[in-house]
Amino acid sequence: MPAPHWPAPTATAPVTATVALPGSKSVTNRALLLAALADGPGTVRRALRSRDADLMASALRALGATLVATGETAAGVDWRVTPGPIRGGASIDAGLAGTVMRFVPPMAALADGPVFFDGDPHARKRPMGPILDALRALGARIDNDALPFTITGPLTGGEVTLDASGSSQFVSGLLLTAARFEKGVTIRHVGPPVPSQPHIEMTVQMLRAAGVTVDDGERDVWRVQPGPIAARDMTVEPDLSNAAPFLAAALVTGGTITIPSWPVHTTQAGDALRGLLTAMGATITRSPSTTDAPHPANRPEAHPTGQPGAHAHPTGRPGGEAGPDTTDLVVTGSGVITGIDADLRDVGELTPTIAALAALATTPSRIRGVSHLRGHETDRLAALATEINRLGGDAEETDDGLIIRPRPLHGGTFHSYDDHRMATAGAVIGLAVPGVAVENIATTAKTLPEFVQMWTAMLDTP
Ligand SMILES: O=C(O)C1=C[C@@H](OP(=O)(O)O)[C@@H](O)[C@H](O)C1
Ligand SMILES: C=C(OP(=O)(O)O)C(=O)O
Repeated sequence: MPAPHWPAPTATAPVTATVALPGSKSVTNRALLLAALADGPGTVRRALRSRDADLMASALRALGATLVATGETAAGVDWRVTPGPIRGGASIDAGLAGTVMRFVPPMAALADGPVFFDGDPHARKRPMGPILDALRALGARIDNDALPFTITGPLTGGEVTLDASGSSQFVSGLLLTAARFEKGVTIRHVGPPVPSQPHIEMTVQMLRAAGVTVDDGERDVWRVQPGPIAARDMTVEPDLSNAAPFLAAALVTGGTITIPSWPVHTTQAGDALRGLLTAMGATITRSPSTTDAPHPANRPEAHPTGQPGAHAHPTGRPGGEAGPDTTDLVVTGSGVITGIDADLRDVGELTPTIAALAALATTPSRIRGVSHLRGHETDRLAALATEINRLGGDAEETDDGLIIRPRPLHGGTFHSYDDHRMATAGAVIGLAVPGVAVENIATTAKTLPEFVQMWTAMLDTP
């Protein structure tokens, strides 16, 4: 029986709270995969525990890696990862995780036998063609153009051309394993612009931190030299994209939200919230990190390099990985939200929160550059327009985004479409609109299983 809809709490006063966020999904799933491909045992600290991260851990185990949790706190889990020979015969569940369905197949193509992939019903609709064609061009055999499929190596690598306008994950997926291909890889993108450039930058920086030679000097071309991927000891940054609904609460209620341990330098898309929320009327300041328990990366023992095969990054701080330079991010709203005209191509995963704020704004908004969101957890452009309009709003889909005009909203059901960020967008609207019930709030477990507790605690903070 489906769980009852979640009555989204309405704020009765400005919220003032400190919200500590668990680790980044994007960093966690890259770090685990790189650790499983490395030249020795390594450690991933403060990794996210969520459905997507658990699916990645299970996939890597199925392919022969050993993952042992050596410690777990509210901030995340510390994984000791020991690579093994890459095993065929595995069956991988990608769930609805883009990072599993696009990042793991290139590794599976190095296995000693066929590997089967499937996922949630909607996962079968998410675009896979360009990365599967690329893997074919590099030597693998694959029996379908979307999930479910079986991939059979060997794969030698080499040069490949693909259209990555549908998802940056096609490029990141190939890059992450490429150093283990006999010939490395040269990827050339041809087509409309590749979205989510910061996520590709995150991939490149994490590879370089593991000693891999990556040349991204030519636009839309990436070259990875074959060679070892160094085992490391690294710490995952907090998930800045998951900060979005909490920071939005400051704008909606005219309150103040503080996020501890916000990295000063990062490749996470969520860092763009600083500019976007300022444009929508927030005041943002940074103050020395005082509110958080000391972050492991801030302690001297954070980067032990004593184990054989373990390497610390020379600066200890490649983008995406927690380092010593963090501050508290303090966001204060005035209670009045200004509409925005923004190209979100590089930070598409922030769209549901920005659209929720736009639906509560006093002036119109236009969101551009995000046609690729039709291939996300759901068609997010259609879903956002439908759900905002269901509550009485005025949202219109365009070819590449949304136009949202001010109109008073009323209560009703806000459907999540099994999309974690739709569910949290419903929660944001519910802060201002009494009677909003979010269908399937549990889908937030994709990247933030503690969402409801954290939201309630935020509202309960005196
Ligand atoms: O590489 C990653 O970790 C991600 C890349 C982006 O994908 P798209 O380029 O498909 O939008 C982003 O939206 C997704 O949430 C995570
Ligand atoms: C698009 C997203 O996820 P995925 O990694 O499944 O593509 C997202 O988290 O917004």
